[in-house]
Amino acid sequence: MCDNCGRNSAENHPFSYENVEKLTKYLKERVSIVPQIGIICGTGLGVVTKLLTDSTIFDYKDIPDFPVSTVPGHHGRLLFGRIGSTPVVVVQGRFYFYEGNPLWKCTLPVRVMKLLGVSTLILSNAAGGINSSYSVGDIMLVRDHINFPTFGGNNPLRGPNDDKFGPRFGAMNDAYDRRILVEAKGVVKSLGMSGVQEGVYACIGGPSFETVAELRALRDLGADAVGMSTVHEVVVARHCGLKCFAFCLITNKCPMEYDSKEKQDHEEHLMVGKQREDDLKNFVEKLVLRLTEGNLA
Ligand SMILES: O=P(O)(O)O[C@@H]1C[C@H](O)[C@@H](CO)O1
Ligand code: HPA
Repeated sequence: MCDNCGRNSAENHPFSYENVEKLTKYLKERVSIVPQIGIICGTGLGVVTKLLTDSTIFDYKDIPDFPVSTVPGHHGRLLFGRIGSTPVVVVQGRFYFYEGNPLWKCTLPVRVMKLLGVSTLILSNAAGGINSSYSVGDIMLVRDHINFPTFGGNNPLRGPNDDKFGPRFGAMNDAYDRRILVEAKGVVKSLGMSGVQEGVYACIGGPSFETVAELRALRDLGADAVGMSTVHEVVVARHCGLKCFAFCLITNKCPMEYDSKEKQDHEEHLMVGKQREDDLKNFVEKLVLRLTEGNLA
């Protein structure tokens, strides 16, 4: 039984294929672009929207049955447009578990993107640097993740499975597309970008940041960066067959010592995003171009 709504089957469930299809139909009737690549903007990383030409913008509040964003710095918009000649859809405004949303709701935009025609998802987030060699402003290409909410049973696929989206049990050892990661490294090189890392992202539930003991535990378990999003979106995206690529902007160094001067602060995270805006914009633009040219999207 689904503990979100008490239903025993996927039928009529708020995340049923038919309900997501209905929501998608509303969008399809209002926009002619069929997006190939979906982009989810992390905190302070909305700069990608500036790349769009030929755009149509929907406020979440105007889309029937769509949740609304409550986190400062998140606009709550779905944007359709083109980057170069590639049709894309951009999610500007995430839904978080810590806002009180069930995980199926946090990940609803992923299923909407799937039914809109998207085949590849680019995800971004603001994250704290755990790896001692990372600096504020670094970009970490995600090789893999540790999904802590799922360790405790909080998986977005919990509840009745809708086979139309994907199978009950799914592999996650190939969560992040290797070929896209290689391509992304090529883009970094061609743009001469500095401060770029590759590592493991750990997701915690939030909204409180981590204690020193928690951070040390995360480090010892192999995490290079920590945040509060992305992994549930990747789980749902892989379930419905989307290829995934993710990157983090390291907005702060995590306080690994009790006398550490580092502090985690949402407003500061937004500011770091602003400082690295140009690089991030160029990186995403070039990556989208390469994925399209190389038939990788
Ligand atoms: O959407 P992301 O993962 O970028 O958001 C992070 C986690 C919290 O929502 C917020 C903390 O500043 O940024
Ligand atoms: N911890 C968790 N989430 C975050 C952090 C952090 O240090 N920085 C940005 N998002």
